Amino acid sequence: MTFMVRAAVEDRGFEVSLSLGPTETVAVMGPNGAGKSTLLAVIAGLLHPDTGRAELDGRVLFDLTDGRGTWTAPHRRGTALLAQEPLLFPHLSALDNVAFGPRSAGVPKLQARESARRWLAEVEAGELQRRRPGQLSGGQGQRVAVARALAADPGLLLLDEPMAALDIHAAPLLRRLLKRVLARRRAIIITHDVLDALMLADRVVILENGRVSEEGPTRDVLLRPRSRFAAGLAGLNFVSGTITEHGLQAKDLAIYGQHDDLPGPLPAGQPGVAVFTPAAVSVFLTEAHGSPRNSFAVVVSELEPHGDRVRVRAGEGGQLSADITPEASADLGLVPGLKVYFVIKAGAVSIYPG
Ligand SMILES: Nc1ncnc2c1ncn2[C@@H]1O[C@H](COP(=O)(O)OP(=O)(O)OP(=O)(O)O)[C@@H](O)[C@H]1O
Repeated sequence: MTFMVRAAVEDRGFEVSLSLGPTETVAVMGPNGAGKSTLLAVIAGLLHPDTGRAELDGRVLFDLTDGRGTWTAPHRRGTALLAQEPLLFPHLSALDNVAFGPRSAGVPKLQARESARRWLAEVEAGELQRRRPGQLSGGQGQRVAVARALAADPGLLLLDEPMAALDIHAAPLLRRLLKRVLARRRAIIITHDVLDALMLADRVVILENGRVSEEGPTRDVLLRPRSRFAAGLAGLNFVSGTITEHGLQAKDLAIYGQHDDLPGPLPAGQPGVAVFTPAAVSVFLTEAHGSPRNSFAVVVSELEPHGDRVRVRAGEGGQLSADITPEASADLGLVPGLKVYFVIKAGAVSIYPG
């Protein structure tokens, strides 16, 4: 019982392979235009790739490598797509929207409605069964849409930013619901939200420029990012370069740090990354000396509130950040354009091959 897809869409520069275990949920994350929606469209059968093959629980979804060009129609794939908007039939009640899939598959009316009632109860929307979509809030509509997707008993659920159109009060309820629903199911969820990835996904796949740039268990990717994009998601500073005996050399920046998972010395000469949290960075107006520390001369590019701290962004494109107290920021007289020193203890910098 497996799912695998391998597909290329040439004019979108898209080439991705992915497989999922029977109850695995994978979060797909990446910048705009990375290919996340393209991936779902290819799997759902809404977009014909140029080459590739996909299989779900023994059924071939498409095979463009076998000379015959096997292609299974979207509604016969055993996949169900949940989009940002519920996309319910406006003239049908919530109950009939959910019963629609089983009805189309030939289930008798009473039986289809009975199962629809069960699914609506499962998503805590039992009391909404008589309402039309126009009488539902965004969050209620999404819950009905989840019930409709589940009623088709899909082998793979495809979720395209299901929380994106909801307000901040409705999103947590749907997230909790999805957590329960996805625990025993196979699903791919596109999200821009780290919280969704942490709560819902076993694994994260980062797409950049139509390719998988990084993948792994959610916590590992967020704690030990190997791509700048994943580091940004986790709110971590990220510098790439070449591993040296004591840390990392990145252009003219020598960074001292620790290699915290491999025993023995750092594998000098290999490409690597240095990662550290903005909370570990202190800001000074003069260069600091002393115990193993990193002291980088940088120019402040931006100051922004970050919880009860001030996030100081520095360097070109604000790629390094420090979180300091508002008092410290005021005492230092920080303003964009000011030259300062970012100081980080070597012990707070993780270096690893990347
Ligand atoms: N209908 C289309 N026709 C041609 N090219 C498209 C079409 N839709 C998207 N693309 C291109 O395919 C690439 C991948 O886009 P895709 O929509 O899959 O990215 P995405 O990761 O879902 O982005 P977003 O986060 O903005 O939704 C981009 O270069 C995009 O410009």
